[in-house]
Amino acid sequence: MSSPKVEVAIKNCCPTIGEGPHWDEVTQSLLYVDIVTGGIHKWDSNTGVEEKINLDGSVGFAVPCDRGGYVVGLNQTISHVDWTTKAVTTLAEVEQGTKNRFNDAKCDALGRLWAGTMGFESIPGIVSGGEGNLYSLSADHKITKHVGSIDISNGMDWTDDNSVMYYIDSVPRKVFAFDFNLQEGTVSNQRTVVEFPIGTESTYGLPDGMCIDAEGKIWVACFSASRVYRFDPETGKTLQSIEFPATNITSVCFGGKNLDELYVTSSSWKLPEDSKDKQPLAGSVFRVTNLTVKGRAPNNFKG
Ligand SMILES: O=C(O)[C@H](O)[C@@H](O)[C@H](O)[C@H](O)CO
Ligand SMILES: [Zn+2]
Repeated sequence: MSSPKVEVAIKNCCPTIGEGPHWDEVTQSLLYVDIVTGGIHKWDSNTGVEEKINLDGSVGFAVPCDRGGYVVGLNQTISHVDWTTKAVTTLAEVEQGTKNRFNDAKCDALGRLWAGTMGFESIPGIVSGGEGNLYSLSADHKITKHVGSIDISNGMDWTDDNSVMYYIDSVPRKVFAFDFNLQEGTVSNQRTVVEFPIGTESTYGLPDGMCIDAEGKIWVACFSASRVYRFDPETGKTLQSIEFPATNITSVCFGGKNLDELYVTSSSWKLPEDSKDKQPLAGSVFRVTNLTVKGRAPNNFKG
C-alpha cells in the first residue's frame, strides 16, 4: 500500500486561523475562511486562482446557499453574504452582550445549518469555559439551541444514513455522537466515541474540525499536534495518522474530481515567535493524496 502524500495546495493563504474547508463540486473550488480577518476565500483548483472578501468581524464558517451567496457565522450572528455586493444580512443572532462568537458549522442532508459558538479565546485553545452552544438554523431561518455548556464548539458530520451526528468539543478533547433525527432536526442520546487521554497532548492535541469518509470512519484535525487522524467511531481506535509541517491543524474536508483528496487547513495565529520560524508553512492549506478511501460532497444551505 502506498503511503499518503502531503503537499501544499495554497501556500500561506491564512494570516490567522484557516478554517472551514468546503469543497464545491460544481466549480471544483475550495471555500474556506480566515477567522480573525473575517476572510472568505475561494480557490479554483483548475486555475489556482484565489478570490477573497473580508467582512468586518470574525468569520467562523462560510457555506454556499442554494439561492446564491453564502451563509456565514459573523461574530454572534448567522448572516447571509452576497459575494459581489458584499451586502451582509443578519438571519439570526445569539448570545448578545457576550464576547462569544460562532465557530465551525455544516449543513445536514436537508440543507439545515448546524453551527456552534465558543467563549472568547485569548490564546489558542484557551476560552472562558462552558459558554458555547450548538444551534441549528432551518431553511426559514428559525434558530434552535440543541446543546449547551460547550467550551469550543467545533467540527461535525453525519453518517450516510443520517442516523448519527458526530460533534467535537475541543477543550475536553472529545468527539461525541448523537442519535440524529433528520426530519425533525433533533439530536439525542449524547455519548463519547473518541476521547484523547491525559498524557497525549503533544501527539493528539485538541480535536478541531472533522469529516466522515465513505466507509463511515472519521477524520479529525488535531490542533497543536501537527496531525490529522482517522478514527473508527465504533471502537474509538486510531486507524491512521498523517503529519503536517504546521503545528496548528484546524480542519479537513474531502475534495478533488473523485473526492479522494483531503484538504487540510491550518492556523498561523499567535504562534510563539520561536515556533513561527520553524513552521513557515503555517497558515497554508495542505492537500493529501494517495489515500485509500473517498469522502462525500458537502451540503449547501437551503435557506
Ligand atoms: O478554529 C477553531 O475551531 C477555533 O476558532 C480555533 O481557535 C482553534 O482551532 C481552537 O482553539 C482549537 O481547538
Ligand atoms: Zn475549528
